[in-house]
Amino acid sequence: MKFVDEVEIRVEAGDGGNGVVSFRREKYIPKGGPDGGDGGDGGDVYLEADENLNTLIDYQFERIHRAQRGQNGMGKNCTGKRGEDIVLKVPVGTRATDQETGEVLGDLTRHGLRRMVAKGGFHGLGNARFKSSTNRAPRQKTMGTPGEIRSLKLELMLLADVGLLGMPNAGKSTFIRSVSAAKPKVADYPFTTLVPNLGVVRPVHHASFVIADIPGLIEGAADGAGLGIQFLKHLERCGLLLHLVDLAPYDGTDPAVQAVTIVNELQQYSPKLADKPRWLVVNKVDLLTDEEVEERLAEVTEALEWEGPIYQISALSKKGTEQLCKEIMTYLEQLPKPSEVEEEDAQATTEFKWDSYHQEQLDAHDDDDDDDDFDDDDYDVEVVYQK
Ligand SMILES: Nc1nc2c(ncn2[C@@H]2O[C@H](COP(=O)(O)OP(=O)(O)OP(=O)(O)O)[C@@H](O)[C@H]2O)c(=O)[nH]1
Repeated sequence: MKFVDEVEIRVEAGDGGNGVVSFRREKYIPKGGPDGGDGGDGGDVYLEADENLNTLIDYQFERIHRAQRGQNGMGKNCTGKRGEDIVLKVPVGTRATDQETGEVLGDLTRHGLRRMVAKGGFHGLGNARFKSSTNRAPRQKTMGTPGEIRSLKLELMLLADVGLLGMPNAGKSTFIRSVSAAKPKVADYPFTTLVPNLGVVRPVHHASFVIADIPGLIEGAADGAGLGIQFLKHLERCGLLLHLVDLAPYDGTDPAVQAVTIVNELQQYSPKLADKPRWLVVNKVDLLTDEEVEERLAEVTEALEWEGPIYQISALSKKGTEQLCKEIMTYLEQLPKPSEVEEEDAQATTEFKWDSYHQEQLDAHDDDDDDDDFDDDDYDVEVVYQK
């Protein structure tokens, strides 16, 4: 299974600076020798894995990245300054592929790992270099070479941080749409047309989380379709569930009954998921008066014997959604990082290559040598269906 956060960017390394032709001209030295300096090399473009990032979303807004050109050489044998490199930070787990050749330029599998993706141009030579016994006043120089330019595809496989639970029509799609800053691509689902709804939510500038809906997938699981189970497994690693309850069902069904049904289903299909921290989010409050909201909410909480956090929102009008997402972000940020819960996850990692891939990333933090031994096969995630 792949949840792919994918962007295309263009990287342009800096051109090399040109060499120059210059001759020493000083009082009393009428025929000074050549003193044209070399240019500086162009800056390179690097990608660097950063564990503080979890999506590629920023690159959807800024697509062209240019490193600085090398400075031209100068007289008096002065070499031009090297162009500055640029380092583009990407989340750990990002793969960079050259769009034209299909060549994988780097798998950024570990925090701090750096890969050059566009090499700066080489500097041109100044005429001082061409001086020889036969040519004392050379007029040659060379130009700097152009920096590499590449179109890159950056791909990141995502784990959902938040699972969204709710009856059909509860407003899950509307909610994800209204809070998402980006929609990751969901690819490679064999045997099924069910596609989970996914969104990247960025409630504050510096942080984001991935939200995924669950319901059709539970139906899939009930039918024995692989995806349902597979997806539930995937979600078992999420940090939080939101239970979205439609407080004003258009068909007049009872929100309390609906809420209980979903929780029962959840317990039936994935006890592990049912044990996850869960928040109750009542939706469509725009359709009701405050009194009606209070009344129906009381019925829901009573039926669920609910004592956890409760949020009232309107996914459609976005009332309450911003606050909710900020609190989710705060909540997720204080959760232990995956490496701290390795023990608990040990079982899941035996079943999915995706998980072993992540595990490998975590393990890799411990060893110090470079990562050239990274095995490509572990990146391409394949679904391993349970029988
Ligand atoms: N008035 C109002 N309508 C809403 C709100 N949220 C969702 N809706 C409407 O409720 C209907 C169902 O919303 P969806 O987002 O499709 O619900 P869903 O949970 O994704 O449904 P499934 O795809 O069937 O699982 C749509 O007509 C939405 O416009 C809300 O906050 N207020």
